[in-house]
Amino acid sequence: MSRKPLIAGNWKMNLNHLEAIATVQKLAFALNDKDFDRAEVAVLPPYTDLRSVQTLVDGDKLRIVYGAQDLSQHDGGAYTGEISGAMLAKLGCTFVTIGHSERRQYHGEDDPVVNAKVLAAYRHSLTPILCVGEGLPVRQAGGQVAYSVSQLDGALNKVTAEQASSIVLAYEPVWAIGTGEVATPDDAQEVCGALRARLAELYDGEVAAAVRILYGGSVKSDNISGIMAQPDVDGALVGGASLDPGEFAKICRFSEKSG
Ligand SMILES: O=C[C@H](O)COP(=O)(O)O
Repeated sequence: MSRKPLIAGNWKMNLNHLEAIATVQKLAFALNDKDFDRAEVAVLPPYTDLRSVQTLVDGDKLRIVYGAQDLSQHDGGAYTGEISGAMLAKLGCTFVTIGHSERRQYHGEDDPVVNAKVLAAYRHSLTPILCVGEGLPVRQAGGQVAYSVSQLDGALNKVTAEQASSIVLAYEPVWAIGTGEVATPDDAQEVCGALRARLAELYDGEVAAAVRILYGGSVKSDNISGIMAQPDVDGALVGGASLDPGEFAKICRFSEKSG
């Protein structure tokens, strides 16, 4: 089964709504958006930018899709400061990142919370980009596969095979995020391959073959091609480099560079 590559830019807490408009316009121009078909290209702006991005994408009929960086596990009610899946769906979001290591680390999100958010995303027809990945001590102890697979297990409780077949996974070793320490292509393949094998055990080979698995952690235009050449890596979740539309467009053209 062929999986269309996905390159997603996680802007994190950067770019206000005016900067978001300028960035998406520049990205669309740099990609030659109307003709670009090598990969699905997504941006994941802060919540406050989403309406502006939606207006631009709809108005100019861009192929770029967009999503949010998080959502509430609840569907509505007295949850001050939270944003529901229904609100994101109404804004035309395709994706929502769930379980990013920065949410786990700074907001105490554990596997049950991540699982509840995955289920909330499916209730509102959003596609989760589920992030897993080990910190440096786990990597140094050689536990990266077991750790990442265990986060996957924790996130997929009560997720059906039909739902799971549409999920996007992102393997993001914490030690490689924002540090310039990119994992080697073999490092990325080791864990991405293990995640796919686990999907086959939890569900079946068809589900495992359908799921796109991204690598994230200091991805740049000069290291993307080696990562994308790995059989179980289907794209990238890009942080810092996604804030520069020219550089991000180059990352999205990985296959032209490697091919
Ligand atoms: O979600 C993206 C990752 O945290 C990677 O961030 P980075 O590309 O800045 O290392």
